[in-house]
Amino acid sequence: MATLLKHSAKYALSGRLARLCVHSRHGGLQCLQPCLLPHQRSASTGSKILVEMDNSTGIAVLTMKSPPVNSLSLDFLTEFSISLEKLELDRGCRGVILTSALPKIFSAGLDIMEMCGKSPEHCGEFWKAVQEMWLRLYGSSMITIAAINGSSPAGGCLMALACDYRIMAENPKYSIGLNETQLGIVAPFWFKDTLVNTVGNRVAELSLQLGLLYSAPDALRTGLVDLLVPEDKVLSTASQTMTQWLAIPGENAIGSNPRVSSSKVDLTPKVHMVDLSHSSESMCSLNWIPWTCSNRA
Ligand SMILES: CCCC/C=C/CC(=O)SCCNC(=O)CCNC(=O)[C@H](O)C(C)(C)COP(=O)(O)OP(=O)(O)OC[C@H]1O[C@@H](n2cnc3c(N)ncnc32)[C@H](O)[C@@H]1OP(=O)(O)O
Repeated sequence: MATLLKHSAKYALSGRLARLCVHSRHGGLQCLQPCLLPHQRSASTGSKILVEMDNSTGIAVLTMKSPPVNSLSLDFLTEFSISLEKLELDRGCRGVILTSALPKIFSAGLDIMEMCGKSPEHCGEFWKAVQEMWLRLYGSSMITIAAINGSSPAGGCLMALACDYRIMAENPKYSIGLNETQLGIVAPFWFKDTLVNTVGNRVAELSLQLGLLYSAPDALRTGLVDLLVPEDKVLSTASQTMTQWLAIPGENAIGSNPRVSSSKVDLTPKVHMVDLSHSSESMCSLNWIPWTCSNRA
C-alpha cells in the first residue's frame, strides 16, 4: 500500500490521469483513482477547456475539448489564457500537460471562421488573443509538456512548440507542422522564431517555405517533437516525463519550486518578437482570409 500511495502521489490526478493504472508491488495492475484523497485534486471546466490539478504533485492537465477540431477561436483562446493564468497564479502548480480530449486531433490551429469576413477590430482582438496564448505558454514559469494525441497543423503546432517538451502519438496518420504557406499565408516571424528555436534554421526554412506537415515519425526525425510513444501511452509518458523535469532542483529548473526561479528567465527577447499592430494589420491586409473561405471567388 505504501508503494501504491507513493505512486498515487506521483500520478494522482482526477479524471484522465487518475484513471492511469500502475503495476503494484504484487505484479497486478491497479487503478489509482480509489487511492486518491479528494483534497489532492481539483478540476475545473469551461466549455472548451478542462483543467485537472493534482495538488500532491503540482501537475495540472489542461485538456482541450472543443469539437470538432479544437480550433483556436476567440472564445477558446480567451478560456485557454484564463486557465493558464489561474495555474500560473497557483503557486502549488509546477507543471502543465497540454492535451486533447478529441480523437485524432490535438488542435486544427486558428479558427478560420473567426477571420472570415470579420471587421479589422475583430481581427485585431482575435490576433491579440493568439499572441496572449503564445506569450502565456512560451513565457510560463511552469514546466509545460504537450501530449500531442492527434494532428496538429499550423496554430496547433505553434501551441505545441510553445511548450518545453513534445510527446506525440506514434500514429503515422497524425501530422504536425507550420503549414501556413500551403494556405497562402505567411507565418508571422514569431511563429518562425519558435520553430527555429526547436528544429534549427535549415529545417525551419524548408518547413516554412514549403508549408510542410510532418507525419509523426518525420516530426521526430526533424526534432519537431521530442518523443513518440504508443497512442495510449501519451498521457502517462507526459506525466512520467513531467515528474523527471520537476525533480530538477529549483535553483536550476524553470518551474520548480520555489517559483522565484522563474525570475531568472529573461523573456525580453521573446516578447520583443511580438509586433501586435503589424500582425493584425497584415492578417487583414494579406487577403488570405477570403482565400481560405469556401465562398472565395
Ligand atoms: C498573418 C496571419 C498568420 C496566421 C497564421 C495561421 C495559423 C493557422 O492556424 S490557420 C489555420 C490552419 N489550419 C489548418 O490548415 C487545418 C485545417 N484542417 C485540417 O487539416 C483538418 O480539418 C484536420 C486535420 C484538423 C481534421 O481533419 P478531419 O478529422 O478529417 O476533419 P474535417 O477536415 O472533416 O474537419 C471537421 C470540421 O472541422 C472544421 N475545421 C477544420 N479545421 C478548422 C479550422 N482551422 N478552423 C475552423 N474549422 C475547422 C471543418 O471545416 C469541419 O467542419 P464541418 O464541415 O462543419 O464539419
